[in-house]
Amino acid sequence: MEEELLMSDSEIKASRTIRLILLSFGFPIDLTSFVRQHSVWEYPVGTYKNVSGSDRALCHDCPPQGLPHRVLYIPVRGAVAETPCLYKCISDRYHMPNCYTSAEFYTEFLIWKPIVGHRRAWSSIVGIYHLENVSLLTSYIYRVASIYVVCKYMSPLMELSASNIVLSPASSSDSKDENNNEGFVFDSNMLQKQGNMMPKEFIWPSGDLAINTTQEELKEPLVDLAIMRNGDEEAIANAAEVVRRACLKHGFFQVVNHGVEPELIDAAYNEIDSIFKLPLSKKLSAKRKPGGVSGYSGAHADRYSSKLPWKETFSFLFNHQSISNSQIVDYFNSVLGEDLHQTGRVYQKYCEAMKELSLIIMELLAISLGVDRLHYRRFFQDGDSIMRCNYYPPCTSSTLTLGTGPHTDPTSLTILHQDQVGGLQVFSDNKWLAVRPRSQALVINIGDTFMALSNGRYKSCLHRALVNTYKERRSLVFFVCPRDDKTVKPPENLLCKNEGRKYPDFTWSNLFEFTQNHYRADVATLQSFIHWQSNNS
Ligand SMILES: C=C1C[C@]23C[C@H]1CC[C@H]2[C@]1(C)CCC[C@@](C)(C(=O)O)[C@H]1[C@@H]3C(=O)O
Ligand SMILES: O=C(O)CCC(=O)C(=O)O
Ligand SMILES: [Fe+2]
Repeated sequence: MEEELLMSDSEIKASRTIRLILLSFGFPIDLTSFVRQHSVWEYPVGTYKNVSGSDRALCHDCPPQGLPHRVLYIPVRGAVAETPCLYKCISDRYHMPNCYTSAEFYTEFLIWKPIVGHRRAWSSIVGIYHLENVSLLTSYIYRVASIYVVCKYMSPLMELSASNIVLSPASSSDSKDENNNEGFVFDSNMLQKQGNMMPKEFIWPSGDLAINTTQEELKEPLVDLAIMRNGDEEAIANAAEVVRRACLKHGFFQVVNHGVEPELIDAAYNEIDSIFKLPLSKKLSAKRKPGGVSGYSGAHADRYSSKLPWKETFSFLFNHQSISNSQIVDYFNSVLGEDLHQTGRVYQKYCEAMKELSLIIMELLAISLGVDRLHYRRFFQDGDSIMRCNYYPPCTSSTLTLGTGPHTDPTSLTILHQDQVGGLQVFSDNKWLAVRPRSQALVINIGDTFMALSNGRYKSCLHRALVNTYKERRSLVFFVCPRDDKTVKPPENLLCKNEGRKYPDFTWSNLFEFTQNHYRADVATLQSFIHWQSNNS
Protein backbone atom coordinates (compact mmCIF):
# COMPACT_ATOMS: atom_id res chain seq x y z
CA MET A 1 0.00 0.00 0.00
CA GLU A 2 2.79 2.37 0.91
CA GLU A 3 4.50 1.66 -2.39
CA GLU A 4 1.43 2.74 -4.31
CA LEU A 5 1.46 6.04 -2.54
CA LEU A 6 5.02 6.86 -3.46
CA MET A 7 5.88 8.72 -6.63
CA SER A 8 7.29 6.83 -9.57
CA ASP A 9 10.70 7.71 -11.04
CA SER A 10 9.12 9.63 -13.89
CA GLU A 11 7.00 11.58 -11.44
CA ILE A 12 10.07 12.45 -9.41
CA LYS A 13 11.76 13.71 -12.58
CA ALA A 14 8.71 15.72 -13.46
CA SER A 15 8.55 17.19 -9.99
CA ARG A 16 12.19 18.28 -10.26
CA THR A 17 11.37 20.09 -13.47
CA ILE A 18 8.36 21.68 -11.83
CA ARG A 19 10.49 22.82 -8.93
CA LEU A 20 12.81 24.54 -11.36
CA ILE A 21 9.92 26.26 -13.09
CA LEU A 22 8.54 27.34 -9.76
CA LEU A 23 11.91 28.63 -8.68
CA SER A 24 12.04 30.86 -11.72
CA PHE A 25 8.71 32.35 -10.60
CA GLY A 26 10.14 33.09 -7.18
CA PHE A 27 8.91 30.00 -5.31
CA PRO A 28 11.43 28.28 -3.05
CA ILE A 29 13.24 25.29 -4.50
CA ASP A 30 13.69 23.42 -1.26
CA LEU A 31 10.20 23.32 0.05
CA THR A 32 10.96 21.35 3.17
CA SER A 33 13.62 23.65 4.51
CA PHE A 34 11.58 26.68 3.47
CA VAL A 35 8.61 25.33 5.37
CA ARG A 36 10.80 24.60 8.35
CA GLN A 37 12.08 28.14 8.53
CA HIS A 38 8.59 29.57 8.40
CA SER A 39 6.77 27.01 10.43
CA VAL A 40 5.13 27.90 13.70
CA TRP A 41 4.43 24.30 14.61
CA GLU A 42 6.51 22.40 17.03
CA TYR A 43 6.93 19.62 14.49
CA PRO A 44 7.05 21.40 11.18
CA VAL A 45 5.23 20.52 8.04
CA GLY A 46 7.31 18.02 6.12
CA THR A 47 8.46 16.05 9.15
CA TYR A 48 7.16 12.99 10.93
CA LYS A 49 7.90 11.00 14.02
CA ASN A 50 7.11 7.41 14.93
CA VAL A 51 8.36 7.21 18.46
CA SER A 52 6.93 8.55 21.67
CA GLY A 53 8.26 11.69 23.26
CA SER A 54 8.04 15.40 22.84
CA ASP A 55 11.32 16.47 21.33
CA ARG A 56 11.89 18.00 17.94
CA ALA A 57 15.01 15.89 17.57
CA LEU A 58 12.77 12.82 17.30
CA CYS A 59 11.26 14.15 14.09
CA HIS A 60 12.51 13.02 10.68
CA ASP A 61 12.07 14.55 7.28
CA CYS A 62 9.13 13.15 5.41
CA PRO A 63 10.32 11.11 2.44
CA PRO A 64 10.51 13.59 -0.47
CA GLN A 65 8.51 11.28 -2.73
CA GLY A 66 5.73 11.29 -0.20
CA LEU A 67 5.37 15.02 0.24
CA PRO A 68 2.98 15.67 -2.61
CA HIS A 69 0.77 12.89 -1.28
CA ARG A 70 0.79 14.26 2.18
CA VAL A 71 -2.41 16.06 1.51
CA LEU A 72 -4.14 12.70 1.54
CA TYR A 73 -3.04 11.97 5.05
CA ILE A 74 -3.82 15.34 6.43
CA PRO A 75 -7.59 14.82 6.38
CA VAL A 76 -7.02 11.52 8.11
CA ARG A 77 -5.34 13.30 10.96
CA GLY A 78 -8.05 15.88 10.78
CA ALA A 79 -10.24 12.86 11.36
CA VAL A 80 -12.06 12.56 8.09
CA ALA A 81 -11.29 9.04 6.99
CA GLU A 82 -9.18 6.10 7.87
CA THR A 83 -6.74 5.81 4.97
CA PRO A 84 -3.47 3.93 5.25
CA CYS A 85 -0.85 6.48 6.04
CA LEU A 86 2.68 6.75 4.85
CA TYR A 87 3.56 8.60 8.00
CA LYS A 88 3.28 5.90 10.58
CA CYS A 89 2.30 8.32 13.27
CA ILE A 90 -1.43 8.00 12.68
CA SER A 91 -1.76 4.30 13.25
CA ASP A 92 0.61 4.72 16.14
CA ARG A 93 -1.59 7.41 17.55
CA TYR A 94 -0.52 7.19 21.15
CA HIS A 95 3.04 7.72 20.07
CA MET A 96 2.20 11.03 18.49
CA PRO A 97 1.51 13.42 21.31
CA ASN A 98 2.56 16.38 19.22
CA CYS A 99 1.32 15.74 15.74
CA TYR A 100 -0.10 18.93 14.40
CA THR A 101 -0.97 18.00 10.89
CA SER A 102 -4.64 18.65 11.32
CA ALA A 103 -3.78 22.26 12.13
CA GLU A 104 -1.81 22.33 8.93
CA PHE A 105 -4.77 20.95 7.03
CA TYR A 106 -7.19 23.38 8.54
CA THR A 107 -5.01 26.33 7.79
CA GLU A 108 -4.74 25.21 4.23
CA PHE A 109 -8.46 24.67 4.05
CA LEU A 110 -9.09 28.14 5.44
CA ILE A 111 -6.94 29.68 2.73
CA TRP A 112 -8.74 27.99 -0.12
CA LYS A 113 -12.26 28.27 1.27
CA PRO A 114 -12.80 31.96 0.45
CA ILE A 115 -11.26 31.48 -2.98
CA VAL A 116 -12.97 28.34 -4.26
CA GLY A 117 -15.77 27.84 -1.72
CA HIS A 118 -16.24 25.32 1.06
CA ARG A 119 -17.10 22.25 -1.00
CA ARG A 120 -14.38 22.63 -3.57
CA ALA A 121 -11.79 23.55 -1.00
CA TRP A 122 -12.66 20.43 0.89
CA SER A 123 -12.78 18.04 -2.03
CA SER A 124 -9.71 19.46 -3.68
CA ILE A 125 -7.66 19.16 -0.53
CA VAL A 126 -8.85 15.64 0.06
CA GLY A 127 -8.78 14.40 -3.47
CA ILE A 128 -6.74 16.55 -5.82
CA TYR A 129 -3.95 14.04 -6.19
CA HIS A 130 -6.35 11.29 -7.04
CA LEU A 131 -8.29 13.07 -9.75
CA GLU A 132 -7.26 11.62 -13.05
CA ASN A 133 -7.89 14.79 -15.00
CA VAL A 134 -5.64 16.84 -12.74
CA SER A 135 -2.11 16.75 -14.01
CA LEU A 136 0.87 16.35 -11.78
CA LEU A 137 1.87 19.88 -12.69
CA THR A 138 -1.47 21.30 -11.50
CA SER A 139 -1.47 19.31 -8.32
CA TYR A 140 2.12 20.19 -7.54
CA ILE A 141 1.63 23.88 -8.19
CA TYR A 142 -1.46 23.77 -6.04
CA ARG A 143 0.39 22.08 -3.24
CA VAL A 144 3.48 24.28 -3.40
CA ALA A 145 1.40 27.41 -3.66
CA SER A 146 -0.75 26.52 -0.71
CA ILE A 147 2.20 25.58 1.48
CA TYR A 148 3.92 28.77 0.39
CA VAL A 149 0.89 30.88 1.31
CA VAL A 150 0.43 29.04 4.59
CA CYS A 151 4.01 29.57 5.61
CA LYS A 152 4.58 33.04 4.35
CA TYR A 153 1.29 34.69 5.15
CA MET A 154 -0.62 32.54 7.56
CA SER A 155 2.10 31.58 10.02
CA PRO A 156 2.50 35.06 11.46
CA LEU A 157 -1.28 35.34 11.62
CA MET A 158 -1.59 32.04 13.38
CA GLU A 159 1.10 33.03 15.79
CA LEU A 160 -0.66 36.27 16.51
CA SER A 161 -4.08 34.82 16.97
CA ALA A 162 -2.78 31.87 18.91
CA SER A 163 -1.17 34.22 21.37
CA ASN A 164 -4.61 35.44 22.32
CA ILE A 165 -5.65 31.97 23.12
CA VAL A 166 -2.63 30.18 24.38
CA LEU A 167 0.04 32.52 25.64
CA SER A 168 3.25 30.71 24.92
CA PRO A 169 6.53 31.49 26.59
CA ALA A 170 9.02 33.58 24.66
CA SER A 171 11.33 30.64 24.10
CA SER A 172 10.79 28.43 21.06
CA SER A 173 8.14 25.77 21.28
CA ASP A 174 10.56 22.87 20.98
CA SER A 175 11.91 23.59 24.42
CA LYS A 176 8.53 22.79 25.96
CA ASP A 177 8.49 20.30 28.75
CA GLU A 178 5.48 17.97 28.63
CA ASN A 179 4.82 18.50 32.30
CA ASN A 180 5.72 22.11 32.78
CA ASN A 181 4.20 24.75 30.59
CA GLU A 182 4.15 27.53 33.10
CA GLY A 183 3.46 30.28 30.56
CA PHE A 184 0.35 28.85 28.87
CA VAL A 185 -3.06 30.20 29.66
CA PHE A 186 -6.43 28.99 28.40
CA ASP A 187 -8.81 31.88 27.93
CA SER A 188 -12.19 30.46 27.04
CA ASN A 189 -13.71 33.92 26.42
CA MET A 190 -11.09 34.58 23.79
CA LEU A 191 -11.56 31.15 22.33
CA GLN A 192 -15.23 31.78 21.70
CA LYS A 193 -14.43 34.92 19.76
CA GLN A 194 -11.66 33.14 17.98
CA GLY A 195 -13.80 31.54 15.28
CA ASN A 196 -12.36 28.45 13.74
CA MET A 197 -8.68 28.91 14.47
CA MET A 198 -8.01 25.87 16.58
CA PRO A 199 -4.74 25.89 18.53
CA LYS A 200 -2.79 22.75 17.83
CA GLU A 201 -2.48 21.91 21.50
CA PHE A 202 -6.18 21.06 21.61
CA ILE A 203 -6.24 18.68 18.69
CA TRP A 204 -6.62 15.05 19.79
CA PRO A 205 -5.47 12.01 17.80
CA SER A 206 -8.20 10.75 15.49
CA GLY A 207 -8.49 7.46 17.38
CA ASP A 208 -9.61 9.29 20.52
CA LEU A 209 -12.12 11.52 18.77
CA ALA A 210 -15.84 11.30 18.17
CA ILE A 211 -15.56 10.32 14.53
CA ASN A 212 -17.74 7.46 13.43
CA THR A 213 -19.61 7.40 16.72
CA THR A 214 -23.35 7.29 16.53
CA GLN A 215 -25.66 8.90 19.04
CA GLU A 216 -26.45 5.43 20.37
CA GLU A 217 -27.20 5.57 24.06
CA LEU A 218 -25.89 3.42 26.87
CA LYS A 219 -28.63 1.34 28.45
CA GLU A 220 -27.43 1.67 32.00
CA PRO A 221 -29.70 0.81 34.91
CA LEU A 222 -31.53 3.51 36.85
CA VAL A 223 -31.43 2.47 40.47
CA ASP A 224 -34.12 3.79 42.82
CA LEU A 225 -32.34 4.56 46.09
CA ALA A 226 -35.56 5.12 48.05
CA ILE A 227 -35.31 1.40 48.87
CA MET A 228 -32.25 2.06 51.02
CA ARG A 229 -34.31 4.33 53.25
CA ASN A 230 -37.40 2.10 53.32
CA GLY A 231 -35.50 -0.98 54.38
CA ASP A 232 -37.34 -3.41 52.07
CA GLU A 233 -34.73 -6.18 52.00
CA GLU A 234 -36.10 -7.87 48.90
CA ALA A 235 -36.07 -4.59 46.94
CA ILE A 236 -32.51 -3.95 48.18
CA ALA A 237 -31.38 -7.39 47.03
CA ASN A 238 -32.92 -6.78 43.60
CA ALA A 239 -31.25 -3.38 43.30
CA ALA A 240 -27.93 -4.91 44.38
CA GLU A 241 -28.23 -7.49 41.62
CA VAL A 242 -28.87 -4.76 39.03
CA VAL A 243 -25.85 -2.82 40.33
CA ARG A 244 -23.70 -5.97 40.30
CA ARG A 245 -24.46 -6.63 36.64
CA ALA A 246 -23.74 -3.04 35.63
CA CYS A 247 -20.48 -2.96 37.57
CA LEU A 248 -19.30 -6.27 36.12
CA LYS A 249 -20.06 -5.05 32.59
CA HIS A 250 -18.95 -1.41 32.42
CA GLY A 251 -18.89 0.05 35.94
CA PHE A 252 -21.66 2.56 35.38
CA PHE A 253 -25.23 3.20 36.57
CA GLN A 254 -27.49 6.09 37.50
CA VAL A 255 -29.44 6.64 40.71
CA VAL A 256 -32.77 8.38 41.28
CA ASN A 257 -34.51 9.25 44.54
CA HIS A 258 -31.01 9.76 45.85
CA GLY A 259 -32.04 12.22 48.52
CA VAL A 260 -30.10 15.21 47.19
CA GLU A 261 -32.48 18.18 46.89
CA PRO A 262 -32.96 19.32 43.27
CA GLU A 263 -32.67 22.93 44.53
CA LEU A 264 -29.20 22.14 45.85
CA ILE A 265 -28.16 20.75 42.47
CA ASP A 266 -29.57 23.86 40.74
CA ALA A 267 -27.72 26.10 43.18
CA ALA A 268 -24.48 24.20 42.55
CA TYR A 269 -24.89 24.83 38.81
CA ASN A 270 -25.48 28.55 39.38
CA GLU A 271 -22.28 28.72 41.37
CA ILE A 272 -20.34 27.12 38.50
CA ASP A 273 -21.08 30.35 36.67
CA SER A 274 -20.01 32.45 39.66
CA ILE A 275 -16.61 30.78 39.41
CA PHE A 276 -15.98 30.55 35.69
CA LYS A 277 -17.39 33.95 34.74
CA LEU A 278 -14.82 35.59 37.01
CA PRO A 279 -12.11 37.57 35.19
CA LEU A 280 -9.27 35.34 34.06
CA SER A 281 -6.82 37.09 36.36
CA LYS A 282 -9.01 36.27 39.35
CA LYS A 283 -9.31 32.64 38.34
CA LEU A 284 -5.56 32.46 37.87
CA SER A 285 -5.03 33.77 41.37
CA ALA A 286 -6.68 30.54 42.54
CA LYS A 287 -4.60 28.40 40.19
CA ARG A 288 -4.05 24.78 41.05
CA LYS A 289 -0.49 24.25 42.37
CA PRO A 290 1.83 21.64 40.80
CA GLY A 291 1.26 18.26 42.44
CA GLY A 292 -1.99 19.37 44.11
CA VAL A 293 -5.57 19.02 43.00
CA SER A 294 -7.29 22.07 44.52
CA GLY A 295 -7.86 25.22 42.53
CA TYR A 296 -8.49 26.51 39.05
CA SER A 297 -7.15 24.91 35.90
CA GLY A 298 -7.62 26.15 32.33
CA ALA A 299 -7.34 23.17 30.00
CA HIS A 300 -4.52 21.80 32.20
CA ALA A 301 -2.40 23.99 29.94
CA ASP A 302 0.25 24.46 32.60
CA ARG A 303 0.64 20.69 32.99
CA TYR A 304 0.51 19.32 29.47
CA SER A 305 1.56 20.50 26.05
CA SER A 306 -0.66 18.35 23.85
CA LYS A 307 -4.12 16.76 23.85
CA LEU A 308 -5.34 19.60 26.03
CA PRO A 309 -8.90 19.12 27.28
CA TRP A 310 -11.32 21.84 26.17
CA LYS A 311 -12.43 22.71 29.67
CA GLU A 312 -11.90 24.78 32.74
CA THR A 313 -12.03 23.08 36.10
CA PHE A 314 -12.22 24.18 39.69
CA SER A 315 -11.50 21.52 42.28
CA PHE A 316 -11.32 21.34 46.08
CA LEU A 317 -10.86 18.73 48.77
CA PHE A 318 -13.60 17.61 51.10
CA ASN A 319 -12.60 15.84 54.28
CA HIS A 320 -15.42 13.49 55.35
CA GLN A 321 -14.86 13.96 59.07
CA SER A 322 -13.60 17.48 59.33
CA ILE A 323 -14.31 19.06 62.69
CA SER A 324 -15.05 22.28 60.86
CA ASN A 325 -18.42 22.63 59.19
CA SER A 326 -17.06 25.36 56.96
CA GLN A 327 -14.03 23.75 55.29
CA ILE A 328 -15.23 24.56 51.77
CA VAL A 329 -16.38 28.06 52.70
CA ASP A 330 -12.96 28.68 54.22
CA TYR A 331 -11.25 27.39 51.09
CA PHE A 332 -13.27 29.67 48.81
CA ASN A 333 -12.64 32.64 51.06
CA SER A 334 -8.93 31.93 51.12
CA VAL A 335 -8.42 31.61 47.36
CA LEU A 336 -11.16 33.77 45.85
CA GLY A 337 -12.04 36.15 48.65
CA GLU A 338 -15.25 37.08 50.46
CA ASP A 339 -17.17 37.67 47.21
CA LEU A 340 -17.35 33.93 46.70
CA HIS A 341 -18.59 33.25 50.24
CA GLN A 342 -22.03 32.14 49.03
CA THR A 343 -20.44 29.83 46.45
CA GLY A 344 -18.47 28.20 49.26
CA ARG A 345 -21.65 27.70 51.29
CA VAL A 346 -23.44 26.01 48.43
CA TYR A 347 -20.57 23.61 47.78
CA GLN A 348 -20.18 22.94 51.49
CA LYS A 349 -23.77 21.65 51.50
CA TYR A 350 -23.35 19.89 48.18
CA CYS A 351 -20.26 17.98 49.36
CA GLU A 352 -21.96 16.98 52.62
CA ALA A 353 -24.91 15.61 50.64
CA MET A 354 -22.52 13.80 48.28
CA LYS A 355 -20.64 12.21 51.15
CA GLU A 356 -23.88 10.89 52.70
CA LEU A 357 -25.00 9.55 49.35
CA SER A 358 -21.63 7.93 48.68
CA LEU A 359 -21.85 6.00 51.96
CA ILE A 360 -25.30 4.69 51.02
CA ILE A 361 -23.98 3.57 47.65
CA MET A 362 -21.04 1.91 49.41
CA GLU A 363 -23.57 -0.19 51.33
CA LEU A 364 -25.31 -1.18 48.15
CA LEU A 365 -21.99 -2.06 46.52
CA ALA A 366 -21.02 -4.19 49.53
CA ILE A 367 -24.33 -6.07 49.34
CA SER A 368 -23.88 -6.52 45.61
CA LEU A 369 -20.43 -8.06 46.14
CA GLY A 370 -21.64 -10.24 49.00
CA VAL A 371 -19.35 -8.70 51.62
CA ASP A 372 -20.27 -7.26 55.02
CA ARG A 373 -22.82 -4.53 54.28
CA LEU A 374 -20.88 -1.97 56.31
CA HIS A 375 -17.42 -2.90 55.02
CA TYR A 376 -16.99 -0.12 52.43
CA ARG A 377 -19.09 2.39 54.40
CA ARG A 378 -16.60 2.06 57.24
CA PHE A 379 -13.65 2.22 54.87
CA PHE A 380 -14.81 5.52 53.36
CA GLN A 381 -16.24 7.06 56.53
CA ASP A 382 -13.06 9.08 57.09
CA GLY A 383 -12.29 9.64 53.41
CA ASP A 384 -10.83 12.69 51.69
CA SER A 385 -12.89 13.29 48.58
CA ILE A 386 -12.41 15.70 45.69
CA MET A 387 -15.16 17.96 44.37
CA ARG A 388 -14.78 19.34 40.86
CA CYS A 389 -16.79 21.83 38.83
CA ASN A 390 -16.30 21.42 35.09
CA TYR A 391 -17.03 24.13 32.56
CA TYR A 392 -16.77 23.24 28.87
CA PRO A 393 -16.96 26.31 26.60
CA PRO A 394 -18.56 25.87 23.17
CA CYS A 395 -16.04 24.91 20.53
CA THR A 396 -16.33 25.59 16.81
CA SER A 397 -13.95 22.70 16.11
CA SER A 398 -15.72 20.33 18.47
CA THR A 399 -14.91 17.32 16.29
CA LEU A 400 -11.18 17.84 16.72
CA THR A 401 -10.98 18.07 20.46
CA LEU A 402 -12.36 16.56 23.67
CA GLY A 403 -13.65 18.07 26.90
CA THR A 404 -12.19 15.21 28.90
CA GLY A 405 -10.23 12.52 27.09
CA PRO A 406 -10.79 8.76 27.44
CA HIS A 407 -9.98 7.72 31.00
CA THR A 408 -11.00 5.78 34.03
CA ASP A 409 -11.17 7.77 37.25
CA PRO A 410 -8.24 6.80 39.48
CA THR A 411 -10.47 7.52 42.47
CA SER A 412 -12.95 5.06 44.06
CA LEU A 413 -16.44 6.11 43.10
CA THR A 414 -17.62 9.09 41.09
CA ILE A 415 -20.96 10.82 41.61
CA LEU A 416 -21.61 13.11 38.68
CA HIS A 417 -24.35 15.38 37.45
CA GLN A 418 -24.22 16.59 33.86
CA ASP A 419 -26.41 19.36 32.51
CA GLN A 420 -28.92 18.93 29.69
CA VAL A 421 -26.36 19.61 26.94
CA GLY A 422 -24.99 16.07 27.25
CA GLY A 423 -21.61 14.85 26.09
CA LEU A 424 -20.65 12.20 28.62
CA GLN A 425 -19.91 8.89 26.91
CA VAL A 426 -19.09 5.44 28.25
CA PHE A 427 -17.11 2.79 26.42
CA SER A 428 -19.05 -0.45 26.43
CA ASP A 429 -19.49 -3.34 23.96
CA ASN A 430 -16.51 -1.96 22.07
CA LYS A 431 -18.06 1.41 21.28
CA TRP A 432 -18.61 4.82 22.75
CA LEU A 433 -22.18 5.21 23.95
CA ALA A 434 -23.85 8.45 24.96
CA VAL A 435 -25.13 8.90 28.49
CA ARG A 436 -28.51 10.58 28.29
CA PRO A 437 -28.63 13.56 30.66
CA ARG A 438 -31.31 13.04 33.31
CA SER A 439 -31.90 16.05 35.48
CA GLN A 440 -33.36 13.97 38.34
CA ALA A 441 -30.59 11.38 38.32
CA LEU A 442 -26.99 11.22 39.45
CA VAL A 443 -24.46 9.28 37.46
CA ILE A 444 -22.33 6.78 39.38
CA ASN A 445 -19.17 5.23 38.10
CA ILE A 446 -16.63 2.85 39.53
CA GLY A 447 -13.06 4.16 39.65
CA ASP A 448 -9.70 2.40 39.73
CA THR A 449 -9.41 2.34 43.51
CA PHE A 450 -12.77 0.63 43.91
CA MET A 451 -11.82 -1.81 41.19
CA ALA A 452 -8.85 -2.74 43.38
CA LEU A 453 -11.08 -2.90 46.48
CA SER A 454 -13.31 -5.40 44.67
CA ASN A 455 -10.25 -7.41 43.63
CA GLY A 456 -10.80 -6.48 40.01
CA ARG A 457 -14.37 -7.78 39.89
CA TYR A 458 -15.98 -4.45 39.27
CA LYS A 459 -14.85 -2.55 36.20
CA SER A 460 -13.42 0.89 36.45
CA CYS A 461 -15.62 2.72 33.96
CA LEU A 462 -13.96 3.99 30.78
CA HIS A 463 -15.51 7.31 29.84
CA ARG A 464 -14.89 10.68 28.19
CA ALA A 465 -16.72 13.97 27.63
CA LEU A 466 -17.36 15.61 24.26
CA VAL A 467 -17.73 19.34 23.76
CA ASN A 468 -20.58 21.04 21.98
CA THR A 469 -20.19 23.32 18.97
CA TYR A 470 -22.77 25.84 20.13
CA LYS A 471 -23.49 25.36 23.80
CA GLU A 472 -21.44 25.60 26.92
CA ARG A 473 -21.64 22.52 29.09
CA ARG A 474 -21.30 22.06 32.84
CA SER A 475 -20.88 19.12 35.13
CA LEU A 476 -20.50 18.61 38.86
CA VAL A 477 -18.23 15.79 39.91
CA PHE A 478 -17.65 14.30 43.36
CA PHE A 479 -14.73 11.87 43.40
CA VAL A 480 -14.97 9.67 46.48
CA CYS A 481 -11.53 8.82 47.86
CA PRO A 482 -10.33 6.97 50.97
CA ARG A 483 -8.20 8.64 53.63
CA ASP A 484 -4.92 8.99 51.86
CA ASP A 485 -2.80 6.71 54.10
CA LYS A 486 -5.25 3.80 54.25
CA THR A 487 -4.17 0.56 52.62
CA VAL A 488 -6.29 -0.25 49.61
CA LYS A 489 -6.95 -4.00 49.58
CA PRO A 490 -10.04 -6.16 49.01
CA PRO A 491 -11.90 -7.68 51.98
CA GLU A 492 -10.82 -11.23 52.86
CA ASN A 493 -14.09 -12.88 51.87
CA LEU A 494 -13.72 -11.64 48.29
CA LEU A 495 -10.65 -13.81 48.01
CA CYS A 496 -11.88 -17.33 47.69
CA LYS A 497 -9.65 -20.35 47.23
CA ASN A 498 -9.19 -19.98 43.49
CA GLU A 499 -8.97 -16.24 43.45
CA GLY A 500 -5.65 -14.59 44.23
CA ARG A 501 -5.01 -10.88 44.70
CA LYS A 502 -5.37 -8.95 41.44
CA TYR A 503 -3.45 -5.91 42.68
CA PRO A 504 -0.88 -5.43 45.41
CA ASP A 505 -1.60 -3.18 48.41
CA PHE A 506 -1.32 0.54 47.79
CA THR A 507 -2.42 3.79 49.36
CA TRP A 508 -4.58 6.43 47.72
CA SER A 509 -1.86 8.93 48.52
CA ASN A 510 0.59 6.99 46.29
CA LEU A 511 -1.85 6.55 43.43
CA PHE A 512 -2.79 10.22 43.60
CA GLU A 513 0.86 11.24 43.60
CA PHE A 514 1.41 9.03 40.56
CA THR A 515 -1.37 10.80 38.61
CA GLN A 516 -0.07 14.23 39.50
CA ASN A 517 3.66 13.81 39.07
CA HIS A 518 4.38 10.79 36.94
CA TYR A 519 1.47 9.87 34.72
CA ARG A 520 -1.42 11.54 32.97
CA ALA A 521 -4.57 9.67 34.00
CA ASP A 522 -5.92 7.74 31.02
CA VAL A 523 -7.27 4.32 30.14
CA ALA A 524 -4.41 2.45 31.78
CA THR A 525 -3.69 4.37 34.97
CA LEU A 526 -4.01 1.54 37.48
CA GLN A 527 -1.90 -0.98 35.53
CA SER A 528 0.78 1.64 34.95
CA PHE A 529 0.72 2.62 38.60
CA ILE A 530 1.14 -0.97 39.80
CA HIS A 531 4.06 -1.40 37.45
CA TRP A 532 5.62 1.88 38.61
CA GLN A 533 5.08 1.04 42.26
CA SER A 534 6.72 -2.36 41.93
CA ASN A 535 9.77 -0.73 40.32
CA ASN A 536 9.98 1.91 43.01
CA SER A 537 9.57 -0.12 46.17
C1 LIG B 1 -6.75 12.02 41.08
C2 LIG B 1 -7.25 12.80 40.16
C3 LIG B 1 -6.66 12.94 38.79
C4 LIG B 1 -7.73 13.72 38.08
C5 LIG B 1 -8.24 14.61 39.19
C6 LIG B 1 -8.44 13.67 40.30
C7 LIG B 1 -9.71 12.87 39.99
C8 LIG B 1 -9.89 12.46 38.53
C9 LIG B 1 -8.71 12.67 37.57
C10 LIG B 1 -9.02 13.07 36.09
C11 LIG B 1 -10.27 13.91 36.03
C12 LIG B 1 -9.21 11.90 35.17
C13 LIG B 1 -9.22 12.40 33.71
C14 LIG B 1 -7.94 13.09 33.33
C15 LIG B 1 -7.65 14.29 34.23
C16 LIG B 1 -6.25 14.79 33.91
C17 LIG B 1 -8.57 15.43 33.80
O1 LIG B 1 -8.88 15.54 32.58
O2 LIG B 1 -8.93 16.31 34.57
C18 LIG B 1 -7.71 13.77 35.68
C19 LIG B 1 -7.44 14.60 36.88
C20 LIG B 1 -6.17 15.33 37.00
O3 LIG B 1 -5.04 14.76 37.09
O4 LIG B 1 -6.29 16.53 37.04
O1 LIG C 1 -17.94 16.22 32.50
C1 LIG C 1 -18.19 15.04 32.41
O2 LIG C 1 -19.30 14.61 32.05
C2 LIG C 1 -17.15 14.00 32.73
C3 LIG C 1 -16.01 14.53 33.54
C4 LIG C 1 -15.09 13.46 34.00
O3 LIG C 1 -15.10 12.36 33.53
C5 LIG C 1 -14.11 13.77 35.06
O4 LIG C 1 -14.01 14.95 35.47
O5 LIG C 1 -13.43 12.82 35.50
FE1 LIG D 1 -13.97 10.94 34.85
